[in-house]
Amino acid sequence: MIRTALSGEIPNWLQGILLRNGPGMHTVGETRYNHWFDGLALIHSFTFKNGEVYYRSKYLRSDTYNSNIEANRIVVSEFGTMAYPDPCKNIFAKAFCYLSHIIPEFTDNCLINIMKTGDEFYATSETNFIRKINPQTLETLEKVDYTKYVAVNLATAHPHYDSAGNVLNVGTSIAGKGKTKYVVFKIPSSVPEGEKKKSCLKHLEVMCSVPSRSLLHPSYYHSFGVTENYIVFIEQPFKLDIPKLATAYFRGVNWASCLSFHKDNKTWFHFIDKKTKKDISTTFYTDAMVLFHHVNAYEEDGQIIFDVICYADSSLYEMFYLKYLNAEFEENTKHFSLPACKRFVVPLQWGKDAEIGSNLVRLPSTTATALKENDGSIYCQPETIYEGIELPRINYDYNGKKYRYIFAAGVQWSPVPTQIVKVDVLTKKSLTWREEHCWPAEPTFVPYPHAKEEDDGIILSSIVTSDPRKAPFLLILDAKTFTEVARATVDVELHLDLHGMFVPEKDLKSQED
Ligand SMILES: CC1=C(/C=C/C(C)=C/C=C/C(C)=C/C=O)C(C)(C)CCC1
Ligand SMILES: [Fe+2]
Repeated sequence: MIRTALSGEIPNWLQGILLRNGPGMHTVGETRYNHWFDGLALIHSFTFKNGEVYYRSKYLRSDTYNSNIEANRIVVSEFGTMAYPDPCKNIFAKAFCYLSHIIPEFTDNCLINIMKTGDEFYATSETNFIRKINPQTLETLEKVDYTKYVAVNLATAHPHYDSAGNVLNVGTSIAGKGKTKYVVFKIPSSVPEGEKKKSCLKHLEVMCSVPSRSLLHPSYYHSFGVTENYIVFIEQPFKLDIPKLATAYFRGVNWASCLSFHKDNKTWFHFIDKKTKKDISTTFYTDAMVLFHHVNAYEEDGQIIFDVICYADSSLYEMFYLKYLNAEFEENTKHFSLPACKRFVVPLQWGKDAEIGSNLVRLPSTTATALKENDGSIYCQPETIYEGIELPRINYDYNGKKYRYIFAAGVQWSPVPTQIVKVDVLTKKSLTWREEHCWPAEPTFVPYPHAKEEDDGIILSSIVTSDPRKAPFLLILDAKTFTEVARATVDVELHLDLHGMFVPEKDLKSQED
């Protein structure tokens, strides 16, 4: 653990650990991954203790990491790189691999996010594996296979938490018992009293499921939304092709090539009632689009409002191939579609006499529409809230509730963020932080101890620098004004990461027992 050099003052109340996850190593021996999302997971932490900040990082010692290091080459397939383990070196063995893995064995290189279940912390990705970590030492602990507890082959790295700390997540169950479905499940935050080996995962419960519109082409999704009474799940026309996935080893192609965007299809919205556990029967849809991150969702006046970061196509995944991320990356990635934060407003009830073609949205503050169609379905068109933001975060106390502020990374014509942006979704006004040669990570909001207003708090973001003469640092901004509170400069190289969470000191206590 290294102590950082401070400028400004770290607020006294700020005690805890900022845990971050992301790809860290892209070459093993002579072999190199093709895609940025393939990199071996590197966990980082910034520990805030009595006005000081300490930095630590450790590679996740996943089975994938260990096998690669032992073989001194990449032997486990990742999103953009297909690799063959030793027994599968020749073509016959490849056929064997294919036949024995209809749904192939996926990686446990959990590089996307950190999840908290009860007192336990996990590194997560989108496969069926998660890896427990010690949040203080960053040591890698057990490998957990979701399929032991719930029949899902994939699950998001963006779970939600309710106010009691219960986890809500969605996973895809592929062709199980002849059906493909999206499964919503809950991991309770505590286990029954007296249980010896406490594991919240053991008490995982399936809440409900939504059948996929297609058995062999379920939608890909990276996150979902929640409101007070509903789960917002979007079935987008960016789909996984299961026959392709099952034959990928055999054909020598990567998982990414098994995903495709169907621009002539629709994007279907599902709203699952948490009480009845049923999807609303009305068909709600919009035009073809691609999204990864939900920002927030809430209910107002019988309508569901949800904000998402959308793309016109699936070129985001294309953009992160390492062949594009060289010195000419700005030129290379110019033509890829830009993210835009869009707001959809969906009415839940309307009178029988509502006219065909009429707009059912009754929210004066929006230009989003929901048109009633001949067949009773509702066609929704969004309002653009803000262009050029990704990695959105909010004050999580407002998750599922009416809210005003998005904190995000500002991206222009390149895959690397160059700004931190605060967007007021009501006025569309924004505040920006930027500095020369600085690439900020996803901004995390931490509320003040006695916060009254939504933006009463600070923003934490680790800043990677593109100029080797400028050291990387952790930046603390006042969330209301976006003025700098402090920075903690780190004397080692930092990596651009993906997601993470701030864990207040009080939530770490039991780790020490
Ligand atoms: C390994 C693997 C997958 C990995 C996906 C990853 C690693 C996605 C990362 C997405 C990110 C970081 C998006 C940011 O907006 C799939 C396709 C789920 C299924 C096949 C096996
Ligand atoms: Fe994400």
